[in-house]
Amino acid sequence: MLFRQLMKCLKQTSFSLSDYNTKRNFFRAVQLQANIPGTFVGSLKSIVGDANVSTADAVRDQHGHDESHHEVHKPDVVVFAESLEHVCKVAKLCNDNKVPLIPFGSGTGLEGGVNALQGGVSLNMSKMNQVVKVNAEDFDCTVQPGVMRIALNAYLRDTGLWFPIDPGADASICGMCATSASGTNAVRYGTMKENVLNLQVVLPDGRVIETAGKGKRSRKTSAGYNLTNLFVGSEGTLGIITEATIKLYGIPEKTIAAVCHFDSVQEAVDTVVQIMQSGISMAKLEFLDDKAIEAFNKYSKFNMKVAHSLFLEFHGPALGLEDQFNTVKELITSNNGSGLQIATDEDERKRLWKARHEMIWACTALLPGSKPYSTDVCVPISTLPKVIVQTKKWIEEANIIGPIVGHVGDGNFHVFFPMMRGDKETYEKVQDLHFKMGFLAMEMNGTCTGEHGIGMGKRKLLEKELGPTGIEVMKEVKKCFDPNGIMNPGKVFF
Ligand SMILES: Cc1cc2c(cc1C)N(C[C@H](O)[C@H](O)[C@H](O)COP(=O)(O)OP(=O)(O)OC[C@H]1O[C@@H](n3cnc4c(N)ncnc43)[C@H](O)[C@@H]1O)c1[nH]c(=O)[nH]c(=O)c1N2
Ligand SMILES: O=C(O)C(=O)Cc1ccccc1
Ligand SMILES: [Mn+2]
Repeated sequence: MLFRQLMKCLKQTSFSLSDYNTKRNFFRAVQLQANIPGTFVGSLKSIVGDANVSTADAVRDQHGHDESHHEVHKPDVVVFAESLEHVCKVAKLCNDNKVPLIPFGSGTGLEGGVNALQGGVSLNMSKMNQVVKVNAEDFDCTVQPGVMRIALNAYLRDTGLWFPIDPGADASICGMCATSASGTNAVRYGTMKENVLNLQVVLPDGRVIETAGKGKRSRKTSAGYNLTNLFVGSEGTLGIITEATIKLYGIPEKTIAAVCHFDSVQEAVDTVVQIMQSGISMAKLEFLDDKAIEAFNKYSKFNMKVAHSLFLEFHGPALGLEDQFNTVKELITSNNGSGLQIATDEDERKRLWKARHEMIWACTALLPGSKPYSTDVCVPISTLPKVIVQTKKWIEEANIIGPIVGHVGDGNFHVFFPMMRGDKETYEKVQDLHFKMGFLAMEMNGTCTGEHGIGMGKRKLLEKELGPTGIEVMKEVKKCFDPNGIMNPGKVFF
């Protein structure tokens, strides 16, 4: 496999500077051990026990992909860690033997983050699943890497607190740290970047650090470099996150959810800009275009008007919440929005958001057997109407399936392209659109990824976004933490 890739690189006759870097780094990466010897597997077993090491095809296969369309790349072996000591020893063993090491949270990523591009060890963190401590009076808690978002909120329920960052999928909290996840509630509560206070991290050589200092969990710090936010979004390329201390919030006293519809994309997104510019603190502000609503109705058995729509939610003390809602209502009306419907009943609200979170499956169902290819641009809010309107035009011109959904309150949206593996013609069209969207977002001073990360799918776009010096500096940072390049090789950069 590696040989075939190498020959493909060599056969290309012309290439740009970034291609040159790709090839240069490819040569460096080849020096990592690909197919690991039996003695190495034996050493892994002596660290974590026989039952926690698997070379079975089905297990390797399950760890060689996430929920995206990206090609499956199996690791050579899967290791289940049960303790910090396991993680330290496995990391050191991989580092000493120059074997790739890929942390595995729950595999819900959308950019091929866990795919083992060069084989090696997939380190599954799901058995380290304890809530270490809840400091209810300080609104924070510390969790092990295998703690899942929904389980954490169930655990917290009696305290009246919750962790609101919600990517829709039931992901591991540390996987969410690693991708800097966000989702529907970010417009009110921020992303993982704003909600992590400290991380315990195992470095490839087996050393352990706490990014904010041992046991620290203050709301503010100006003590030295921000190592915490270096690891948030690092996608398993710098070290293994073994504990996260995160912020919690009081469960809101009152919640109002609503939907409304528009005849044009422009009017819907203009409304979003005006709501955000009016300073109203929205908890959720989501856009679904007509094609997304069609998929939504069909998959989740709703009967919503097929039109460009906004889904909204307000959180707060009962006092004042209705005033905010009324101001938003006026903005909707002044932009020709219609059919405003409120869901105050909890069951109805839950049904609405569950269906919104299942949009990825609703869109997949448009082309049975397909895998999702999703885009994820994020732009300054004032430029959002221009970017969404242009994107919709491109999708129509390309004549392909591409529903649009977005966390538009943050200027973030996705086009979902259902892809059949092996359908080259659609793949090329989709890639072209993906690049066009990424470039347009950058031109508007935005980014190619608001929340899904770079993984293996957006490496080229990252080069454009940061420029050669930016990439060079990021690679130097990586080298400082991971001099042998064992941590999730081939992700974020080529
Ligand atoms: C239906 C649906 C809907 C959405 C999404 C997915 C799906 C399936 N996502 C994407 C996804 O939920 C998000 O990327 C999660 O943060 C991934 O968490 P996992 O635990 O699954 O990490 P997963 O196992 O997929 O790993 C992701 C990356 O993190 C690394 N990693 C995992 N655990 C680590 C650890 N302990 N230490 C170091 N590195 C680690 C991996 O190596 C990999 O590079 C999303 N996201 C979003 O932000 N907003 C959204 O709206 C959605 N929506
Ligand atoms: O639902 C979301 O917000 C996601 O991030 C996943 C996704 C991506 C692309 C289209 C539909 C859903
Ligand atoms: Mn999203």
